[in-house]
Amino acid sequence: MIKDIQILSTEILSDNWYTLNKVTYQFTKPNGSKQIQNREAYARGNGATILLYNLEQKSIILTRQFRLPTYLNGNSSGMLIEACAGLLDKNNAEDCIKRETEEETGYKITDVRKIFEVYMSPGSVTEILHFFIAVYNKSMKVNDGGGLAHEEEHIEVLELDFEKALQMIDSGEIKDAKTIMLIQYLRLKSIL
Ligand SMILES: Nc1nc2c(ncn2[C@@H]2O[C@H](COP(=O)(O)OP(=O)(O)O[C@H]3O[C@H](CO)[C@@H](O)[C@H](O)[C@@H]3O)[C@@H](O)[C@H]2O)c(=O)[nH]1
Ligand SMILES: [Mg+2]
Repeated sequence: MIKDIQILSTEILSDNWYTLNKVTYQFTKPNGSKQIQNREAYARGNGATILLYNLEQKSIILTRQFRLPTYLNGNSSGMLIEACAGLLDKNNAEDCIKRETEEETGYKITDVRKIFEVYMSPGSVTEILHFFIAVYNKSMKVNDGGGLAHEEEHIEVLELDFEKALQMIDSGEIKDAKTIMLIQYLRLKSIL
């Protein structure tokens, strides 16, 4: 195991929307000698994601939106089916995900359960993502969702049969890591 990590310098390569840093650091190798390395790390804050599920209907709520990076890498429509998710602001993750859920899906939820925190791309992105699940039902629907107009979000809300969603992982129609983890969590814990 390497130890004694010391950051020597941080160079900002881009800070247009989020920040891409080139970080130079020194550490001690297992044999006791020192080494200097540099790596790029994209800092875009932390995030939260949530899977809404309905026990009676055995259904879940997902979203579909255009994701440019996927369009640039093999997803010909660029449209991606995902669990609701958003970047954290200064509020805590729980408050953020409740607000994000209302904005993106139109459901106003009160009780959420945190299940884990995950580094989604540890070799290149600093972000840690907070994972939640919550029950939804029709009475919680307060608007159409779709995201914020002023942020130019165009988000479709999907209500899917849970078994169908599981099949969509096998068929490749669902290809987003956080979404697959959340769907599998519900099955693994026998929640749905
Ligand atoms: N102008 C501009 N807008 C941007 C840029 N990058 C992102 N945005 C906008 O910033 C908003 C961010 O929306 P959120 O709902 O808060 O975040 P998200 O993009 O859904 O991200 C969530 O999912 C990601 C993917 O799993 C997660 O990485 C992230 O933590 C979060 O949970 C969106 O309107 C998005 O278009 C950019 O480079 N330029
Ligand atoms: Mg979002």
